[in-house]
Amino acid sequence: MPPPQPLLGGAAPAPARAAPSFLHLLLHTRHRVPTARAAAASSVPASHSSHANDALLLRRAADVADRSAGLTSPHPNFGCVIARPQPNTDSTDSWVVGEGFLYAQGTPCAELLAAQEAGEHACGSTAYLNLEPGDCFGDNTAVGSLVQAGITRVVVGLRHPLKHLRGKAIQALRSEGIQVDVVGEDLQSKLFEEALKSCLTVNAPLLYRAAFHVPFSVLKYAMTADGKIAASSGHASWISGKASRGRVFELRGRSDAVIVGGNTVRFDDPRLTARHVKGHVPVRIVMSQSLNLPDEANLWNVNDAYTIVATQRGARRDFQKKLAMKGVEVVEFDMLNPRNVMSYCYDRGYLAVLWECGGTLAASAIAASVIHKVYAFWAPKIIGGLNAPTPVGDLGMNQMTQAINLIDVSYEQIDRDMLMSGFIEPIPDLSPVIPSVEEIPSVDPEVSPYEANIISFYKTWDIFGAFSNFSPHPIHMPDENGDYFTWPTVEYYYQAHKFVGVDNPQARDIVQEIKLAKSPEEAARIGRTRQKGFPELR
Ligand SMILES: NC(=O)C1=CN([C@@H]2O[C@H](COP(=O)(O)OP(=O)(O)OC[C@H]3O[C@@H](n4cnc5c(N)ncnc54)[C@H](OP(=O)(O)O)[C@@H]3O)[C@@H](O)[C@H]2O)C=CC1
Ligand SMILES: Nc1c(N[C@@H]2O[C@H](COP(=O)(O)O)[C@@H](O)[C@H]2O)[nH]c(=O)[nH]c1=O
Repeated sequence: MPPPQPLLGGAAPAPARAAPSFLHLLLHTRHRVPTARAAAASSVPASHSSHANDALLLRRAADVADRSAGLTSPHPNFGCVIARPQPNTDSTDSWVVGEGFLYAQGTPCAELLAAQEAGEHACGSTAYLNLEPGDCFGDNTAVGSLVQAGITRVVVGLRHPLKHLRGKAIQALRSEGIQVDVVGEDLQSKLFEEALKSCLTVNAPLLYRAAFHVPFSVLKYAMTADGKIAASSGHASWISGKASRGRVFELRGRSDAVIVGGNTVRFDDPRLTARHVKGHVPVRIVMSQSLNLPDEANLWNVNDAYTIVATQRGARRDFQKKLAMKGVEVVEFDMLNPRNVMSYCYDRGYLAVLWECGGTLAASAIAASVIHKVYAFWAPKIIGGLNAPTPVGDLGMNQMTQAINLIDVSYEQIDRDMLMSGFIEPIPDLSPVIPSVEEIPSVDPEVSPYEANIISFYKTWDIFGAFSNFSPHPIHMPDENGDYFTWPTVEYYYQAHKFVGVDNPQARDIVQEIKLAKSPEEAARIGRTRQKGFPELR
C-alpha cells in the first residue's frame, strides 16, 4: 500500500465563467424544493473548509472515473476516492488512501479497488463516488466493499440515472448505518458546482442517451488560423500537429462510432482508428447518398475496425455487394440524414458518436440538432483560398445574432495548437433522468426510489437497450479453453458457454460456429436451435 498522498487543501477555484451553464440549468431545475434531509442537514452548518474538501475530493473521483471512458461503455464511468483526515495534525485537508475506477465490463468495481488500495486505512474514512453505484451483477459488490472496509461516510455526486437503480445503493448504505451525503440534497453549496459539473460531464454520454434517446454526439475538426479545414484542392494532411492528432485518437477511443461523409473518404482515405492508445476501437460509419465511393479504401479493411456504410435505399446495389464481400456492413435508409442515422446508432446501443466529417455533413448534422459538443483544433497556419472548405457549411443564417452559442467553453493549448471545446446551446435539462428523491413521483409515478422495478432491455432498441446482450460492445472473457477471447457482444459469450464443458465433440464445433456468427442475433439463433440436440441443455 503506497503512503497516503497529501491532497492540496483550500477551496476549489471559482468557476471562470459568467453565463448560466449546463450545471446551472441542472441545479436550478433539479432542486427547486429543498428536501427534508437537506433542511435537516443545513441546520447543522458544515464549515466552508469541509465543503471545499468534499468538493475537491468529489471532483477527484470524477477525474478518476474518467479513466474508464471508452472501456466501460455502455456502463457508466465509475470512480471512487477514499480519504481520511491527516494523522497527527490539525489540518482540515484530507489524505487520499485509496482510489479505483471500473476498468472494463466484468472487472472489479471502483469501490472494491479503492478499498483494497486503502487497506486498513479505509476504516473510518470517507468514500467519494462520482455516481451512485449500480448493481450489474446482482451481487451488490460496490456497497459490500464499502461496508466491509469500515467506511463511515459516503459522498455521492449523482444518483444513478437509471430508474430501477436510482436510490438503491444509497438506501443500502444508509441501512448499514453509513452516513450518505448526496450533492444537491444533503450537501448544498456553491462550492459543489464544479464538482457536480465534473460528475455530469464524465457520464454525459450515458445521461444524454437515457434522457433523449440519442447518442451523445461530438463534432471535431482541425482548422487553420484562417478557418480552413483543407486547401482549395481538398488536401488536408495535416493541419493540426502530432500532439493534437494524438488527442483525436483519444477522442475516438471514447466513442462508439466515428462518422464521416462520402467526400472525406474520397479526399482523405482515412483510417479513423484509435492508434497509439490501447483500448476501445470505434465502429467507422460512412454516410454516402450516391455510394460513389472508391473500390479500394482504408475503411474497407475491417481487420482494423468494423465499418458500416449508411446509404440511400437502392443506391449502387452492385457496389453494395462488393463492400459486403469485404466484410463492410451496408445499411440502406429510406431517407439518409443525420437524424435517422443517429436513431439507428441509438438502436445499436451506441452512447457516444464522434463526427469527423467535412463542413457539408457537419452543417446537416448541426441543422438537424444532433450535435451536442464541438472540439475545434486551431493550428497556427494560414492556407487561404476562396473556395477552401470550412468546418461548417451553409446553415441558412445571415445575421450574426442568429449564431449558435457554445457554452461551458474550455480552452487548452496543445503544443502549437489551441483546442476549444464547448457544448451547443441550448443544453438540455437533464433533470428528468436524475431527479432528487421528492421529484421522482412527478417524473415517474410508478417508481419509488427505494423499490427496484424490473426493466426490460432485451433488444438494443428497447429503453436501456445499451445494457442488452445484443449491444455491440465486445467483452474480453475466457473461451472454451480458458483463454481470454474477445467476444463481439455478451450474447456470443452467453450462447457459447451453454456448450462449454459439455462432453460431446459436437459441442466444441458449435462454440466455433457461435464465435464466427455475423451478428449477436445469429449467435442467439445458433445457440438456441443447437441446444435442442443436447438433452442435458434442454
Ligand atoms: N480538417 C478536418 O478536420 C477535416 C477536413 N476534411 C476535409 O474536408 C473536405 C471534404 O469536406 P466535405 O465535402 O464537406 O465532406 P463531408 O465529409 O461532409 O462529406 C459530404 C458528403 O457526405 C455525404 N452525405 C450523406 N448524407 C448527407 C447529408 N444528409 N448531408 C450532407 N452530406 C451527406 C454525401 O456523400 P456522397 O456524395 O457520397 O453521397 C456528401 O457529398 C476534404 O478536403 C477533407 O480533407 C474532412 C474532415 C475533417
Ligand atoms: N486533417 C486533419 C484531420 N482530419 C480528419 O482525420 C481523418 C484522418 O484520420 P486518420 O486516417 O485516422 O489519420 C480525416 O479523414 C479527417 O476526418 N484531423 C485532425 O485532427 N487534424 C488534421 O489536420
